[in-house]
Amino acid sequence: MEIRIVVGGALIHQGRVLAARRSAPPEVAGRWEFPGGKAEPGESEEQALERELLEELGVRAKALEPLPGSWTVRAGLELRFWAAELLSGEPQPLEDHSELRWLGPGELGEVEWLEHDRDVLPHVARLLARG
Ligand SMILES: Nc1nc2c([nH]c(=O)n2[C@H]2C[C@H](O)[C@@H](COP(=O)(O)OP(=O)(O)OP(=O)(O)O)O2)c(=O)[nH]1
Repeated sequence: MEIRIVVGGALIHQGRVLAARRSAPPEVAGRWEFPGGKAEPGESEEQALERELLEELGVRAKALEPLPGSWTVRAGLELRFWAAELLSGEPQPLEDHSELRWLGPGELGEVEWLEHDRDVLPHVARLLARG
């Protein structure tokens, strides 16, 4: 089976990371995630993330480094996370999200993350601590 990659972006700006609350589908609506989406055939993970952040949030961002780990969302769909930095724009919930929140290092536990996203939080905390 062909494996598709989903990339979630830990978008960091001024010492905080962006969390996005999903509006659909029903199984995940209301839970928080790192915005992103599926890579199209031929796209790198970095390109996919930068495109998705523009589509979903209306911002230009740069993928910086992959975070450790990989999660199977369902058969044939593999989730990875990248750190990213905001280059320009103010994130808006244009597609897929009902709410956005910038979280500081002590606030990562304040939202109800999707299960896999919770696993990557220690790495995100490390990035925020590094500054
Ligand atoms: N984008 C994103 N998806 C996540 C995260 N954590 C997590 O379990 N997922 C799951 C939810 C979805 O089942 C799947 C990604 O689908 P998606 O809906 O974001 O991808 P997409 O925008 O390209 O979707 P589509 O319209 O092509 O279906 O991965 C996360 O942090 N970010």
